[in-house]
Amino acid sequence: MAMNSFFRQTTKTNLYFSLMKDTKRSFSSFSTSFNSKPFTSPFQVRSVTTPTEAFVGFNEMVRGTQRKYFMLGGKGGVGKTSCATSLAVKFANHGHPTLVVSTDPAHSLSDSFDQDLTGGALVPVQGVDSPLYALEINPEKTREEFRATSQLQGGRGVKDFMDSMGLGMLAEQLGELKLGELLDTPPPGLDEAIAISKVMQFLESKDYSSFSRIVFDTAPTGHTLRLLSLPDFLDASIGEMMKLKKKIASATSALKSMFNKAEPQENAASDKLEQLRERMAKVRDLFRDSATTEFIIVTIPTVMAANESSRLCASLKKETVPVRRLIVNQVLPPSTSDCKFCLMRRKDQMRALDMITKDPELASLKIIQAPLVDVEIRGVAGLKFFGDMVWE
Ligand SMILES: Nc1ncnc2c1ncn2[C@@H]1O[C@H](COP(=O)(O)OP(=O)(O)OP(=O)(O)O)[C@@H](O)[C@H]1O
Repeated sequence: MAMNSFFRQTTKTNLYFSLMKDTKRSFSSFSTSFNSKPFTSPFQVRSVTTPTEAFVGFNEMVRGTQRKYFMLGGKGGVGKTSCATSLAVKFANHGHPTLVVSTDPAHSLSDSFDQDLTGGALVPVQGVDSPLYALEINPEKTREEFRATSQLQGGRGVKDFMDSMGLGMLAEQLGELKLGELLDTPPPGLDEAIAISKVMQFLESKDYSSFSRIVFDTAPTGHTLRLLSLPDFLDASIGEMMKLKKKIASATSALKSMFNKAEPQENAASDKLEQLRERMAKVRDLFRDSATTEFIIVTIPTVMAANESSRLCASLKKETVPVRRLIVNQVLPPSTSDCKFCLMRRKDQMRALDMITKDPELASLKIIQAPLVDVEIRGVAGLKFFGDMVWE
């Protein structure tokens, strides 16, 4: 069995196995009390019940073959990748052809799966029941390629590159701007633009049509918010460009018609610009479609992480991105030993958990606790084990 072989591979087999058994048992009883019964700690965690609670278990996430998107995000180092990769493994093991995408410039999919998934292309993950592919979008490398191409081939290379990223129309319309120079001091949101154009390719390319679950391991909070607001920003910019173009067109059309000149290229350009605008609108709508998409916030039980999660949640709600679940990761199970450090740490965590359940932004979310385990969560077997505890 995969789980047993995972344990056999660890050097601390018995210790780990018994700890995980204890962790699982105590965690699940803790989790049950957290979600349905009053909790008796001095830092009491209230039961959290929302109208949607019955519908937000893993059964609901896995149901149906319609494509669904799950974006996991939060503060740096809280366990976003471990949660994203364990969810992807669980989907694949439940029969969903799954794609896990990292838009974090500091990728850790390869480390998490313990397989080489680098290269910016779809790479199959070994050791799962259904097809699971990973894609690490590498904005740094892409930007380098962009710079090299623009230097080698002048403006044409830039245009070709932008075309390949689905942003060719911007290059064409902004032909007067020195894009090569812009890249030396990249404008805020360029990385996100690259990530979004890849997402647009998911939607349109045949290669991606069979994936029924797409899991995003996003960059820490600030990047994520820019990623979400960029389609609106580009939509507005393109709108402005279209307006400007129309003004210029109407000013020159009388003159052109006098000389009976056709303008097929300009019309084609306008069509393409409109196409890009439509694509952006599609991405924006997709991120906000509660039938297909969900943003899951990952946090840890500390005051600092809880505050950042609250701000992230408020921003997501403001952007009308569906958010229903909050994973509180690395929760220490109740200790039966007399380890003072463990007792103090757990007390501290319970305070933060209490704060989370009372937070006006976070209180309405389904709160899922994931235990702190005593080894790094790595490899498909480890992720499967972790996923079975988190995604219930
Ligand atoms: N519940 C847990 N118990 C034990 N270790 C954990 C747990 N969750 C995550 N870790 C470990 O913490 C480290 C960071 O986890 P992970 O890479 O998933 O976080 P992240 O939020 O994606 O980080 P970054 O923001 O740097 O991308 C990893 O070594 C991972 O194995």
